Amino acid sequence: MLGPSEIRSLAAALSIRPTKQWGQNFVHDPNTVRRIVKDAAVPSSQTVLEVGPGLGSLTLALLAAGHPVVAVEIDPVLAEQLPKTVRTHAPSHADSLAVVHADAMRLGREDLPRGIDEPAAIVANLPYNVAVPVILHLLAELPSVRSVLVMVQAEVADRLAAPPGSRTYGVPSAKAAFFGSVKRAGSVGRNVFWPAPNVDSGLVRMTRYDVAPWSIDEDHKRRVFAVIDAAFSQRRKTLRSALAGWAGSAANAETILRSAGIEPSERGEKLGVADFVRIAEAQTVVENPPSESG
Ligand SMILES: C[S@@+](CC[C@H](N)C(=O)[O-])C[C@H]1O[C@@H](n2cnc3c(N)ncnc32)[C@H](O)[C@@H]1O
Repeated sequence: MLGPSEIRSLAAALSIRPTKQWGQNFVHDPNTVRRIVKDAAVPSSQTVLEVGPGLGSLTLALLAAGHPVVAVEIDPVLAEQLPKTVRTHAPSHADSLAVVHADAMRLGREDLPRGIDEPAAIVANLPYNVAVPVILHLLAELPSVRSVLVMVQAEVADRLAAPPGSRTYGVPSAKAAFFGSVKRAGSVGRNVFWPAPNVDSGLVRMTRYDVAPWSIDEDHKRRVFAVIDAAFSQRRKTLRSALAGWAGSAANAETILRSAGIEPSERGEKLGVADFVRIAEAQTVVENPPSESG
């Protein structure tokens, strides 16, 4: 485990000055990393994808729990150092680590290392500025990932896990629910990090649907996400107005909403993801009616 003194001396040896651009706040509290691994509850032989391993505190805990780890790190200095840190602190686990130097926002299945099972879970202390797009991107790209346990900014954790109709419900909540269930899994104070950020953190657990209730292929996802973006672009407006630009006109929006069984005077913040899926599907039918001869 890497405690405060190990984190600082490793950073000093590498001349690392944590950058905000890459959300570099390193956890220096061994209890916090142990808790993240425990809460993730991934069976020990299953591969974990860690986004942004940084100096390696969570990586070492994941390896100690018996997981093969694929670690994706954007910072070239940190990506190069990680195998050395693991060889020093946990030599018996060195063969269970594969480091990919890449931007997680662009990671695809083809970038995963050969010779290691595809990841069954994502466990990460995410870079805060890109946490939501990274999760949504990886859930779409990596079908092998069945669960996610991530630490994110507390406010983002609230938004991701918010149910329809609640104050914090919005685009991230509806898009995350497209892939599965999302729950808050606890809070973490800012003092477990070096440097300490200005905000507290929250843990979020996502569990992919066993059987997805709708297609999650790229084209369907893009159409559903376009409805979600439009519905929340003018949060205070009725869906009839908010979806007017997306549908071409308010009249078209009304036709599509009625055909999806949704009241046009309703607001987007009241709808669940299943409603947004129905609207996207109704648009396809309204705009491409089945031919009468067919
Ligand atoms: C909040 S730190 C977490 C570091 C480490 N996991 C820990 O808990 O101490 C976020 C890490 O993500 C890396 N990172 C930032 N943006 C990234 C991206 N787009 N793809 C992959 N890694 C990224 C940063 O360089 C940093 O190491």
